[in-house]
Amino acid sequence: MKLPQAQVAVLEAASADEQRTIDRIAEATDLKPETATRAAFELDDAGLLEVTERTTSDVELTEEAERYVEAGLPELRLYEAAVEAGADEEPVGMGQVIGASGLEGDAVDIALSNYARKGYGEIDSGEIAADPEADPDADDEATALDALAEGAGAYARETALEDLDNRGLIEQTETVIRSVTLTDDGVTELMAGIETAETVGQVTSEMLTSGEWAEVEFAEYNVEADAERVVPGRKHALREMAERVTDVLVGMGFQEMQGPHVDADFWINDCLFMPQDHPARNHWDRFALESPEAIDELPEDLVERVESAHREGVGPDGEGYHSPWDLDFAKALALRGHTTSLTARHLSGEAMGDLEPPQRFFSIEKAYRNDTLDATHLLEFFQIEGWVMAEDLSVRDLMGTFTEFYEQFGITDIEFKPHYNPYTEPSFELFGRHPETGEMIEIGNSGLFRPEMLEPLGVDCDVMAWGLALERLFMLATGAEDIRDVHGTLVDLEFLREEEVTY
Ligand SMILES: N[C@@H](Cc1ccccc1)C(=O)O
Repeated sequence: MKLPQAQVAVLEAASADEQRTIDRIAEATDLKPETATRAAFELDDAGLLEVTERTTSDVELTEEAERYVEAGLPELRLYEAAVEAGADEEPVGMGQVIGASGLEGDAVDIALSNYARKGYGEIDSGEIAADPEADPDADDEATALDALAEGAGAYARETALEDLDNRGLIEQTETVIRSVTLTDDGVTELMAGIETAETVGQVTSEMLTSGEWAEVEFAEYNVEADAERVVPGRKHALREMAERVTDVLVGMGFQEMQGPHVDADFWINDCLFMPQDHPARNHWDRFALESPEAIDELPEDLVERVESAHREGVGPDGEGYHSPWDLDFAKALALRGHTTSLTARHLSGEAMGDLEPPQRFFSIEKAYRNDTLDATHLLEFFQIEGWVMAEDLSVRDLMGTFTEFYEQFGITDIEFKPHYNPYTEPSFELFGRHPETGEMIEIGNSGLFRPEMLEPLGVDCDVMAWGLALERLFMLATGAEDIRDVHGTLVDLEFLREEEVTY
């Protein structure tokens, strides 16, 4: 039998009746550990060697812990000083005890918080008491620290290790240790004698020019061998989803809108015929701006028409809200709670001048809401805003557009539920079935804009519009169950590394 040099070396260094670690094999053969590992796995594949793996956890003391091993845990030093000062009989002034303990700086706070936590005594209004029953010699954490310092960590209590870990006094790491043993086949082949195959690992430019490449034997690649995992940077899965949605909407004839994240309430709400006393407009739900608090100018004519729609409605039988409408309120700045502010800016002509039907616009931008955080809500989300302006639009156009859109992502189980928005009539909420939980989850809101909104903006044809949540689409398309795994501070990195957006 002929084998590459590294494999021969590993085979010869292995034993049939004793497990030897790869590190030991590497040392004995003078091979790099990764070369020895690769050879070992190749031999394992060939049935000549068996590779076994076990995981060990290793505990190391941090620098802070090393100091405590020398000087004692701060809370124990505090206890000693307290007992010395007679605090086991009656409470003693804190300053006196701390002074006597020799503790300084951060160590004082550390001592105080752990003292109370571990029941060494009460600390109350500047006085410290020491529990006469407490036994610092039996302190679990101190015992575990000493054991670790002496290399006898195996004897440390699990709970004590947990406490030390929480205090940042130890670092626990896991390592995989691989060992090899010869198999019967390996022994047989070794006894029969194994030749070293002169193989070449890499083609060089010299080999190419000399023509030697045609003569040599190349080492085979084992593409299934265990290799170190490389985790390079990648585009965030949600960003990939947004780009995919952009492609789909552009393919459906939509143009992209742009506009400010911080905007006047006028564009976010008033232009949408949202009454100023609407619950969503109270100070609790808005992320108001402190500085600047408000915009200076708004288009005067438009303000007049919007105000009049709010007060009196539009048309001969118009009904307004009969509630106050205040210009200062309209000028106040806030983070937009939906991207329908961009729609309002575009429909009014403010963004791109007056638009003639037909028109189709969209945006995939952040919107901000003071929601309670849970599996489906964060304080911000990406809204897929869209609208179509045309002479004659109906609910069927709206539904058809959604069906076509969601189909592109393999989502066919969607439902429409009648809804209410001050700015659309009729209005529909959209639901889609979650592939993992089987539940119908809300994925968007939509409708046909009311004349009370369109007339002041100067639009005299139909406009249908919607706001869909990119995150919800992502959940339906990928099966993700908790949005906090995807963005925010608690993301599931493993999920983000592995998840592919492929449609
Ligand atoms: N602004 C709505 C979405 C929507 C946009 C346009 C028309 C109808 C509904 C929301 O945030 O829920």
